[in-house]
Parts: sequence; structure tokens; C-alpha cells
Amino acid sequence: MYDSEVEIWNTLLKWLEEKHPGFESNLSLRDIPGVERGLTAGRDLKKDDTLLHIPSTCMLNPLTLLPNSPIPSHLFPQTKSTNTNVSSPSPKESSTPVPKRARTDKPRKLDTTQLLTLHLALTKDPQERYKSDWAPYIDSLPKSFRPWHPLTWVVPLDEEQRSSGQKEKQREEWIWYNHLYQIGLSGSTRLKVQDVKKRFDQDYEVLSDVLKEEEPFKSQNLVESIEKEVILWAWLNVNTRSISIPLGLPAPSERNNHTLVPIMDFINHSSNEKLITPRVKQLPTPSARMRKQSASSTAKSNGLDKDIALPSPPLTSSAKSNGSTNGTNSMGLRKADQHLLPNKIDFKLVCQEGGLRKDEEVFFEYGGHSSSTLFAEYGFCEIPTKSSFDSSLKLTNGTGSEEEKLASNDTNGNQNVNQRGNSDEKEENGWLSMKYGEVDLTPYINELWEEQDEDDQEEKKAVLQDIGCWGGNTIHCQPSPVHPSHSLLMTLRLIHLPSNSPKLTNISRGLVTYLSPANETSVMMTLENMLKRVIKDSHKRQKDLNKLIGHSIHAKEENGEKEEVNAEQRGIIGMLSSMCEEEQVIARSLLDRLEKGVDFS
Ligand SMILES: C[S@@+](CC[C@H](N)C(=O)[O-])C[C@H]1O[C@@H](n2cnc3c(N)ncnc32)[C@H](O)[C@@H]1O
Repeated sequence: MYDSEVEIWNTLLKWLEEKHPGFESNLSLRDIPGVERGLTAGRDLKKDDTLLHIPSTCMLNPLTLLPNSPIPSHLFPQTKSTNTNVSSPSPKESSTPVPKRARTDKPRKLDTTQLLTLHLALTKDPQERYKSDWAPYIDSLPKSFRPWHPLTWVVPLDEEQRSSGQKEKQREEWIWYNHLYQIGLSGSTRLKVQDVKKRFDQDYEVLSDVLKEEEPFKSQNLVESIEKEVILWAWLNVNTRSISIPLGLPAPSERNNHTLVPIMDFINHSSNEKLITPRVKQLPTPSARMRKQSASSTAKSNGLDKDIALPSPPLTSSAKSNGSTNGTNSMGLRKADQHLLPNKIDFKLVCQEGGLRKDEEVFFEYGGHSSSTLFAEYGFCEIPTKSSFDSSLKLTNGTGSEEEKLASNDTNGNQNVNQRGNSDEKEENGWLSMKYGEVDLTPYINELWEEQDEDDQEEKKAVLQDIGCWGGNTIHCQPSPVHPSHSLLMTLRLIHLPSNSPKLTNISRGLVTYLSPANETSVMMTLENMLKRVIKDSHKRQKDLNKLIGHSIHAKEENGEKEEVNAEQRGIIGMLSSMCEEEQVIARSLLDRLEKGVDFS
């Protein structure tokens, strides 16, 4: 571990111990240079031992932020119950002039994502006018998301604001990663990254307007001094590290009811139930409990000791429209409706059955996310190995078995999925047993929609929305065996249904799902063709990724100075190649079933 990182960690612990009574931790920081940071048991722990107790006061959210925030209070979101801002404005804010807006304009409000992004970004004011009470926590956040987070591959660097010495190198690096985005990501993963970008662009626009128009930022010309890159850094911290919690803020809950939580946000993800160690409880902070007990006799039924949702970025628009995916982030939505006293909820993590040995890593499941969602939102994916820690090694140091895996492909970068040896079978079983193993066929389905007449398309889309099947174009590993989602089957059935079919009414009422033997045959043939294309496209991508290995980032080959891709790039290429493998294994497995005549009616 670097000395500076130890220092940052120790400063954070000291701040929590001194300023936030109730804080307790039995966890240690695992930080191997070049590998993701994570948390491990600081000593042997048994069932129900406290791993971590995080008081509500140290969490960073609109409720804790408001009392001393330089951000004007009228920008804060309003609580559902009071329909007022999260608390009364402090004298400092009440003198802040509210900018005049047209009468018909609604007063400007930021949601939690935007507000936290703004708070983090203000701490980077070059003139240091915005010191945060959370400084020791903010110092512990990742310093940069470039170049490893895929959002940064589609958001170009602001050339104007780079020093000329760095400019060329950074520009070349960005071109390399943008090229990787074009050739190394499946169509469906690209759609998910574009969805993240859309959310970022919208929030960036809102925050730029706030910096331009709201005081005191306007007079300080902060829109010029806070670079887009800083907003990107802040936004990605909020989106990759915040945790769903009921704050009593209004819908959309996934944009409002979340918080940054020191220490807890160092915990890495795993969907492997054997590795997910702590149980998380929400409980009132001690002083709140006293007040709540005297105010209400229903305190215990109002959420005490409830399990709580974990790191959970705002829903992607595709997930929103797709209730049938693996419950993406829905845990957060449900729990966020049941809240204790807003701002008075502690987190307590306790050890699961079986306990933990000293130095064993602690994991959470961030949500029911497929590889492509994990990758687009958090910049990593899970690989079926004995632990997720192995996958994080692959992600960042690039020297692990991914490289060997790439090297073991044939000269075209292809793996022959029909002729599998023992190790391939093992690999295949690994992918097929992943809890959220999935292939998303949306780009192929979109092509089919484009072939349809526009009115026909609209009518069928409305029917699919009526039955909750719009947008769920996925095939899943669980429950085994691999199968298309009901939404995918219904989508294909409607695509193959003649225009203006009288059957549409009964389908939209949920009375009919199977349409006819001829329709079903067409559906199966289309599905087969799509799966073959998935396998072919994925092999092609793997081949292109292979070509990148050994190629220079700075394109100096013409000078005879061939530079290898660096370890980080190699790690990312390995991860993308694994995602190709996952697609091939899952698509092949469903294809085998279809070829054997499986019936999904
Ligand atoms: C909530 S933070 C967890 C702490 C983080 N590792 C750190 O160093 O601060 C989420 C980020 O951790 C990384 N991460 C989480 N789980 C991972 C895993 N299983 N493998 C690789 N990286 C992971 C990803 O970069 C993700 O964006």
C-alpha cells in the first residue's frame, strides 16, 4: 500500500472516530497497488459480530448537507411528507437571492445525484472557496475515472483546459479508448454506456445552468473555473459509490433516495452468495430513537432492522422500461418507500452465518446486474472464478489468466464452441451458473422493428407496454437451463404477427400469449438466426480485441518504437474478451436447446 493511501485511510478513520459518535469498524483496507481497493476482516469474526457501524451524521446526502451548505437551500429536493425543503434554510442561505424565473417556470430543484455531484465538484474550486465538512471522506474517493471507466471513453477531454504538454498524450489515449469502445463492446453494452452518457449529459447541463445562474456561483464565474472533467469525476463518484437508503425524498426514488457512505463504499461487489458476507441493517441513530419512541409507538414496525439496498446507481432508462430483467436495482426502490426519521438512520453491518477469518474480503451484491450493466455503470464485470477478487485482479493488472485465455484462441481470435475440451466445458459451466448470466438481444430486435411499418410498430409497442414486455429482450442463465425471457418471446411473437391482427386486443389484456403454430415456428427461426449472429459478432469482436494486444497506444511503430499496450489496457481487453465468451457460451447453449426442438409455448 502506498504511504499516502495509508495516511488518507487513517485520517478518514480518525475523523469518523472523533466527529461521528457511534462509529465502529472491524474492517481493514486491502489495497494492493494496481488492484482494486477493498475491505477485509480486521480480525477473526463470528456470526452477528459488528463489521461496521456507520452513524447517519457522517453520510453525505441532501439531509446531512443542508444545514451548513453553501449551495442555496432552494435548490435542495423537498421531503415527501412536509413538501418543504429538507430542512429550514440557515440564516446564511435565507439571504441568498432566488434568481427570477418566468412565472410559468417551476422553481429549480436539484435531485440527490445532482446535488451530491455539485457538492463534490465545488471542493475542486481552484480558489478553494468551498471547503467541505466531509473533506477527509472526499480525499478517500478515487482520484480519477480516466481511463478505465467506459463513460470516459465517450466523453472527450476538454482540449482547451489541458496543458499543452499533456494534451497530445491524453488525446492519443482517449482515441485509443474510444476505438476500444467502438470495436470491443457488444451493441447492447454500447447502448448501456450511451444510457449512462445520456444521464451524465443531462445532469451536466443542469449543473452548468446552476453555476451560470445561481448565486454565489454566478458572481464567482464558477462555470468557467469548474471544468467539465471535474463534474465528470464527481458524477462518477456519486454514480458508482452511492447506496440506496430511504431519505423520505420524492420520486423518482432512484434519483433522490441515496447517499454516500464513508468506508462502506470501499466494499466490492460479488453475486456469489458464498462470498457475500455481511447483513446490512438500518437502525435509528441513538438520539433519534429516543425522540421517535416518545413521539410514536409504531417505531418498531416502521423499518427497524430492515435489510437495506446496496450501491445502486440511478436506474438506466432501459432498466426502467424493463421490469422483467433481473430486478435491476428494484431492491432500492422498494425499500426507499419505508423510511425511519429521515437523516436519522445508521447503517450496521453484521457478520453472516459462518463468520469471517482475519483478512478475508467482505463483498456485497450491488444489485441484480448482468455483466454489461456492471461494466457500463461501474467499469468492471464478474468472471466465473472462485471469487470476485480474482476478477478484479484481471480487471486492473492484466497479467492474470485473461492473457493466457486470449492467447489460447485460434489465430483468428476464435474459440470453437462446438469442439470443447474439458477446460472449455468447465469454463462454460462457470458462465452458465452465473447468477445474472444474460445476453441482451436489443440491437438485433431493434433491427427487426425498423423493418416494420411505423404504425404497426407503434401499435405493437403499445401492446407490449400494456403487458409489461417492452424492452426486455434478454436471455437468461437462471433459473437453469438457459431460456429467453417472456418479454423476448412476446416481442418476437408480435413482430411476426400480421399488422392490425384482431389478436392484439386479447394480447394487450393478457388473455393470450401463444399465437399460432406458424407464428411460433417463425419466432424460433428468428431466435435461432439471432443467436447465430450473436456468436459470429462476438467472435469477430474477440478477434479485433486480440489484434489490439501488442499494439501501441502512441502509434510509434513507424519509428520502430513498438510499444505494448500497458497493463491496464491489457486488463480491460481481457475483461471485454471474457464478456464475448459469456455471450458465446450462453447463446450456444440456447441454440443447442432450440436445435433439439425445445418448446417455450
Ligand atoms: C463502491 S466502489 C468499491 C471500492 C473500490 N474498489 C475502491 O477502490 O474504492 C465500486 C467500484 O469498485 C470496483 N469494483 C467493485 N467490485 C468489483 C469487482 N468484483 N471486481 C472488480 N472491481 C470491482 C469498480 O471499479 C467499481 O466501480
